[in-house]
Amino acid sequence: MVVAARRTGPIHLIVNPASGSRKAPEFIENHVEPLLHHLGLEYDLHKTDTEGDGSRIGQSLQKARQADAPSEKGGVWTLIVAGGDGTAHELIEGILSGETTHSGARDIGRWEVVILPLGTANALFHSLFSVPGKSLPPIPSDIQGFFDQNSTPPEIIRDLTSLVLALSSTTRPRNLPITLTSLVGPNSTSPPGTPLPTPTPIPSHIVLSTSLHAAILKSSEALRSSHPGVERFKIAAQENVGVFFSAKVRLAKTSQGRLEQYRPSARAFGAPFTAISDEGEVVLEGPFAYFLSTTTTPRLEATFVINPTLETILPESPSMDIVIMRPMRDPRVSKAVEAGEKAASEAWKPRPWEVLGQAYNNGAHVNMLYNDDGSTRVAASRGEAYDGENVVVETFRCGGFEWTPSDPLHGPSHVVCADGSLHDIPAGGSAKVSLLEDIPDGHGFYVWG
Ligand SMILES: Nc1ncnc2c1ncn2[C@@H]1O[C@H](COP(=O)(O)OP(=O)(O)OP(=O)(O)O)[C@@H](O)[C@H]1O
Repeated sequence: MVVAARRTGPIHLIVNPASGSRKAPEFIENHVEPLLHHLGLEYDLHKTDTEGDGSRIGQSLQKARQADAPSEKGGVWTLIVAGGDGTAHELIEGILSGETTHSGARDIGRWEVVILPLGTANALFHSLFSVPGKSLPPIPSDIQGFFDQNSTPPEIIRDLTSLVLALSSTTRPRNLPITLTSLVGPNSTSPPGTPLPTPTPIPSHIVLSTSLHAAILKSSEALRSSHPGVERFKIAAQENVGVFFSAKVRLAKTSQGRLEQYRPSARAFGAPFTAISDEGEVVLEGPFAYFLSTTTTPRLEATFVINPTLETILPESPSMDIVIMRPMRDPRVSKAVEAGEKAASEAWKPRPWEVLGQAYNNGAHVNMLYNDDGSTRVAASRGEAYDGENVVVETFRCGGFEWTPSDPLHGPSHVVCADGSLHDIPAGGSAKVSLLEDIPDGHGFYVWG
């Protein structure tokens, strides 16, 4: 018989009343607080009052933690997030803001996150619990007793899975690697000998993207007042689907020295085969059409599996998987480009739809190969003789990257999306992206799932 173990560290319940379909307060009141009371657990309740308020709460929690006695400071702080991915993003941002991000020791403590699917996309929740064939864990008898007593519907129990895991403590939470993005200006603007100011890194835990994904969000924001409904995303997608984003990318190894590329025919990672080696560095030359990295979330929605390799080949240590489309790899585009850039863009336009459509097919896009005539096929799982240069999507597993736009005048190539928040790289500068690793063992962020 499984019995729920009692958690020892502080529990903080953070509610965003504006997330998703605005059901978070009701869900907390009806299901989360009664369960915590039933188990005799104490907790602090925080409500976000305005847009961006999660960051304030994160900062205040970190301050409270720093003020605590050393024994408390080093323990586990549990965050129950009753909101969407954006609420968790703001909390993490707040916790990492200020001196903690830049202090040598990065004495941030250990944060264990419980995710409730109360937002709109709920990418982290679906990545943890919407995986086909993944069975849900056994429920401890005292929690099951609570569910029986309250006739809790199965769909509510499913939504509470992360919390049940945290309260059971029969498993361990997963590492939630944090991506840090620094936007740096061109070196040439600093007077010789002046150290460059350290830019404040932007943390993200769901997605860090450039190119089409970031450009669609940027354009849709501009359309918000004229098109308040979801159709603005469609318009923004049409505007950007033929755009080529010129940049040079340097990929970085993980702290374990890994930098690999996914091979569809092997269904495994191996040595990079489409990147060029430049003085020992692995470099990708643009133009790019799509560029998106994630560390923990293969799914950006329940069935949109943009980074399936995070599900099929579990990372052994903190790393990021990057999914890339470069239009010049498309035989139709490389042929059309002879007739000019516009012809190349027109030839490319149908491709992102085809590829991203396959992301809804359990992430089959990462196994797509080009035929010589520009048509595509999905690589057979075994025995496909050739997968060298003809992958439609390039998938890398690495420790980070540097994205340097090649044309300082092309605004869309300078847009970076960190968990939905948009940032612009200064003209002539670059985005340096790495993982938060400079922290004591066991510190950092973990998620129950
Ligand atoms: N009291 C509030 N009033 C208005 N906005 C709020 C309030 N509290 C938080 N917010 C804002 O709500 C926004 C949406 O939150 P969140 O991202 O968690 O939900 P979502 O967008 O519905 O879900 P997801 O990110 O999973 O798609 C955030 O930008 C946050 O700053």
